[in-house]
Parts: sequence; structure tokens; C-alpha cells
Amino acid sequence: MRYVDTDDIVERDSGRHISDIFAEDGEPAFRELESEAVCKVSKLHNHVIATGGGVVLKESNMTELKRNGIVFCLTATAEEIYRRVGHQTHRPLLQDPDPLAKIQSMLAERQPYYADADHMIRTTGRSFGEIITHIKRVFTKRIRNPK
Ligand SMILES: Nc1ncnc2c1ncn2[C@@H]1O[C@H](COP(=O)(O)OP(=O)(O)OP(=O)(O)O)[C@@H](O)[C@H]1O
Ligand SMILES: O=C(O)C1=C[C@@H](O)[C@@H](O)[C@H](O)C1
Repeated sequence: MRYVDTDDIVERDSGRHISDIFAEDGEPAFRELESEAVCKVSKLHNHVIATGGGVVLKESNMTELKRNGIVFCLTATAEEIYRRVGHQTHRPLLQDPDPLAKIQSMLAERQPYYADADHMIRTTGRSFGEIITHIKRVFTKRIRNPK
């Protein structure tokens, strides 16, 4: 299987960094480019597709991804997300005076959308190996017994 990431496709196709798109054109412009990337990758076969965490906000994105694929939502607590990415400077939505509070409010707002994924995979306190094994098990079961 090959791997693609919608954030990478947006940056490659636009020739700009995501943080610059947010700063210069605003979030709605980024969301348009992100949806174009989702449309492209949704047509691929035999690929692992990583998306930005905000892809769920648009129903049509989820419809496209589910048409041809299985959607896994990798979850983590707000505190864990803060530990992992709170220090990063390339995430425009987290350039906030209180990144932990921002993560908490984004998670609360997005919770109903994340719940629309086919499978939820808890990642807090679990190693990459454990998470991968879990996803592979669910994926194999699902391929053998679709729906
Ligand atoms: N299970 C885990 N345990 C510890 N650290 C993790 C785990 N999963 C991811 N990380 C770390 O969290 C950080 C963010 O992960 P990553 O860049 O993959 O986020 P992402 O899912 O691509 O986010 P987004 O799609 O919003 O950009 C990275 O530094 C990564 O190494
Ligand atoms: O959660 C989000 O809304 C985002 C996540 C990142 O991957 C990027 O797609 C962008 O910074 C927005």
C-alpha cells in the first residue's frame, strides 16, 4: 500500500505552506484546497490516506472518503495532543495564547464529526506498534467481512 497525506497535496499543488495559506487567504480558502485534495485522493486504490484533522468538518469530504475507503479516526485526549503538538509552530489553529484550551474546544466542536468515522482508534498511552497492530486487525476483519 502507498501513503498520501492531504496536507502534503495541498502544499504541493499550491506551492505554498499551509500556514501561509491560512495567513494570506484565510481558513475558508484552505478548506477549499483541502476538499480538492480529498476528491483527488478518494479516487485512489490501495492507499493509506492521512488527512488534516479538519477534513471531517465538511460532509462532502467524508462522503468522498467513505465511497471507496474505510475511515479510521485516531483519537487522543486534549492533554496528549497538547504534549505532542502544543510546541509546534506550523499549525495555524494552535498559534493561540492558550493552545491547550484551543485543543479542548476544537475537540469538543469536532467530536460529533469524528464520530462519523467507520472506526475509532484510541492512541493515548499506546505505542505506534500497538496502534498499527490494532488498525491492521480491524482492517483485515473489515475486508473479510464488509459491513
Ligand atoms: N501514538 C503516539 N505516541 C506518541 N507520539 C505520537 C503518537 N502518534 C503521533 N505522535 C506524535 O504526534 C505528533 C503529531 O503527529 P502527526 O504529525 O502524525 O499528526 P497528524 O495526525 O498528521 O496531525 P494533522 O493531520 O492535524 O496535521 C508527531 O510528533 C508524532 O510523532
Ligand atoms: O485540524 C485542523 O484543522 C488542521 C490540521 C492540519 O493537519 C492542517 O490541515 C491544518 O493546519 C488544519
